[in-house]
Amino acid sequence: MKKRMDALPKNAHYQYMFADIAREHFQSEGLFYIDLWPASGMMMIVTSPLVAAQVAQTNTKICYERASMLKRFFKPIAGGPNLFDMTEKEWRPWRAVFSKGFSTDQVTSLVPHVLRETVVYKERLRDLARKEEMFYLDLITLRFMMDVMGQTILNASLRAQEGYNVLADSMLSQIRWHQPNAEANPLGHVNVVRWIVEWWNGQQMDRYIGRELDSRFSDYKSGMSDKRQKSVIDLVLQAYIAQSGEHKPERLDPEFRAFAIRQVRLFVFLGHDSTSSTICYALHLLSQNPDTLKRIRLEHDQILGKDVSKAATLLGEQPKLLNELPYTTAVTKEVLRLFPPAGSSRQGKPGTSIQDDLDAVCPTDDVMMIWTIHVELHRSPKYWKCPDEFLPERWLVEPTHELFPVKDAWRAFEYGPRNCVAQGIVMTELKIILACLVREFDFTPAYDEWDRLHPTKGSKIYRGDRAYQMEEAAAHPVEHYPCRVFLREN
Ligand code: HEM
Repeated sequence: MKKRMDALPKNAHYQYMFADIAREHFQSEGLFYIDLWPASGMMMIVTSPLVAAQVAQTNTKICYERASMLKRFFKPIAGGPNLFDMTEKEWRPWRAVFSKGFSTDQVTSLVPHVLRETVVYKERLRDLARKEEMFYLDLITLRFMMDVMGQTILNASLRAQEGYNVLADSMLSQIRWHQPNAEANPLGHVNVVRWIVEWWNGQQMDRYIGRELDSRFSDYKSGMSDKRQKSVIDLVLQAYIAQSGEHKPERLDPEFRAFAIRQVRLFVFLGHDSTSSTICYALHLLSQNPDTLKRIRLEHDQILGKDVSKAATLLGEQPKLLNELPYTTAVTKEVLRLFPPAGSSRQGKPGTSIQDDLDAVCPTDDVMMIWTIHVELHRSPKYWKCPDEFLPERWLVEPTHELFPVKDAWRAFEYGPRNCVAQGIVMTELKIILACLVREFDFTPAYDEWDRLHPTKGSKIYRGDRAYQMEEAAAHPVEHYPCRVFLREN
């Protein structure tokens, strides 16, 4: 394993190691076992749509529960048990509660807010274009997404794009300090400085969210809060009040308060991290594919009019126009195919097996984590024509076309009961951001410049791209995507 890790470029995400093993040795089977003892235990690596569908959708003994070793990954982020790592019984009622925050109506109601934050983001990009500086796109985009998510989660703006915000900055710091492959390597926890930083950030986040919860709870008690609000913090409080029946609670039960804080912390993390990475990859892939860039710009001209400065206002007035951007949708799906920011994991169960692509029965009894590696599944030549090429057209062709995707091979948000609860809002946000950005700016990666400033030995390309993924909680473009931005003349 060490030899394989060493063969990867510096900082490359460790999932590539499993992807390479699958590609070289287990393409026909679509899964393999690997024993990571003594670091952790037996893993089952899945890279086939048929196997992934059993794991996440059809095998009801497996599909409801994530690997329990994920708790180690999420502890510093959420502070303890949360919607993501809950067992099936605990998870069911809370999934139903939080799903309301991501309904189609709720997503539509959030569009004006996403647009407002996008305007601030664009102003920041204009400023960087004027300064002609190299900058890290992922770092400013993470702050942008924090602000976008503020409304969805806390029903408030964090204003992280404008400066320091305790919650946003503590979470960002927590992620920077997050131990890579924390779920699989308990020994990495032996780092005293990390412990202290994680503890401090945790305290800061808990205090901030706790204050918000207390103040919203008093609003609910005094009847000042609108019970139709559907941000995560509103939903958790409404569920608490509803479950207490006739006797409305005078104060928040401390145990429930701690539970609610953990759910908000989880959503703050999930809400900003993967989407930021996807925005960076969208702008990167468009910068490398001029014909696609031309075509997406043409679609925006046709649907939103040629006056770029009016796009945000128009979308605010007519959010339904977002449904008339099929090419933009195809671009976002193709970005998520090539650079999925997350994977999917489940816990093996005694007496439960799944079948591989050669019909062999594969027991999951001793499997600590069944891990579907989207990055390999999405690029396997077994399922995709021209797997490493950025071809949004594949999402628009007829089923008889050679580019037409194989069923279930694209799983960026996963399928099944524990799929991504927020995929509707994510797709809407991505379309808004592309519609507001791509006609105004040109981006160019600045890895050459970065490499001159930070010389290191060894390979710097993975599967044809310098902007390969690194692990920083979700998968992000390595070095946070050093780049330059230019204002386009319209
Ligand atoms: C590009 C953006 C995103 C991608 C690609 C993505 C992908 C995923 C994936 C692959 C899973 C695991 C599904 C499984 O194991 O079956 C997941 C779960 C989840 N995601 Fe997302 N996600 C994104 C953004 C978000 C956002 C913005 C939020 C919240 C605001 C969110 C909230 C969640 C939650 C709560 C779960 C756990 C659902 C459950 O266990 O019931 N995600 N996501």
